[in-house]
Amino acid sequence: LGLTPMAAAKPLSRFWEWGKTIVCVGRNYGEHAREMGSAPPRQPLLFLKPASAYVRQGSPVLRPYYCATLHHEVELGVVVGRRARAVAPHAAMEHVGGYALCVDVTARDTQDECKEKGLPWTLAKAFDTSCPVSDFVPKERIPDPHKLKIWLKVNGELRQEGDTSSMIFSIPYLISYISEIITLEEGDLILTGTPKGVGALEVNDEIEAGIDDILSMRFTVYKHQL
Ligand SMILES: CC(=O)CC(=O)C(=O)O
Ligand SMILES: [Mg+2]
Repeated sequence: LGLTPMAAAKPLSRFWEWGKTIVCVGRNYGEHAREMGSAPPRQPLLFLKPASAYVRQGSPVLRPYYCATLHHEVELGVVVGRRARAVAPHAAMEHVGGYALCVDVTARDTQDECKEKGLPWTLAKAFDTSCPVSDFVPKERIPDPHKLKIWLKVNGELRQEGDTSSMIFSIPYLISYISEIITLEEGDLILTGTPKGVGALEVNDEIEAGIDDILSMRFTVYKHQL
């Protein structure tokens, strides 16, 4: 009868399958900005990762062939639940669907070279498997996302432990700021920056990361084979 079948509804709980934008905020913790030799930013520093950066527990994190120094950056992820275009900070939390734990895996030597040459950070930040991501946590389970401990261990050794209360720019501010520049769509993910303690990952290292006792996830590092 000429009826087109309805597109299958995509659950937000599987946002990493939607193929949407990952907006990352850099230097959002003063302690991390200082350890990188940078001043805390006056406005959020933004960069992007493509959806092909997503990797889920059970699949490896791959070190790119051009990278000798791969770093971990554990971060709270905010999953957009409703389209946001130039929203005011006071209304921004209405656009949050939930949260996830993420690692902003970074080719640090490549990033240093890009900074030196004034080049964009794409090769350092946007390669395949550069965004390990946990299960989705609905927003109802986290009444205050600015009161969370996020942590990361490598081979059982605690490397990063930070409190989201130390963010320079709050989640409502970030959503408001980003949405004036990039329209945020349902299923998009915002990485909110990493606390101090970033460090090197070697091939075969086991990464374990978590949010308080709410969730944890594990990944192994492998060399990328072309
Ligand atoms: C220097 C960085 O890589 C900034 C960044 O990603 C962060 O989380 O801070
Ligand atoms: Mg980061």
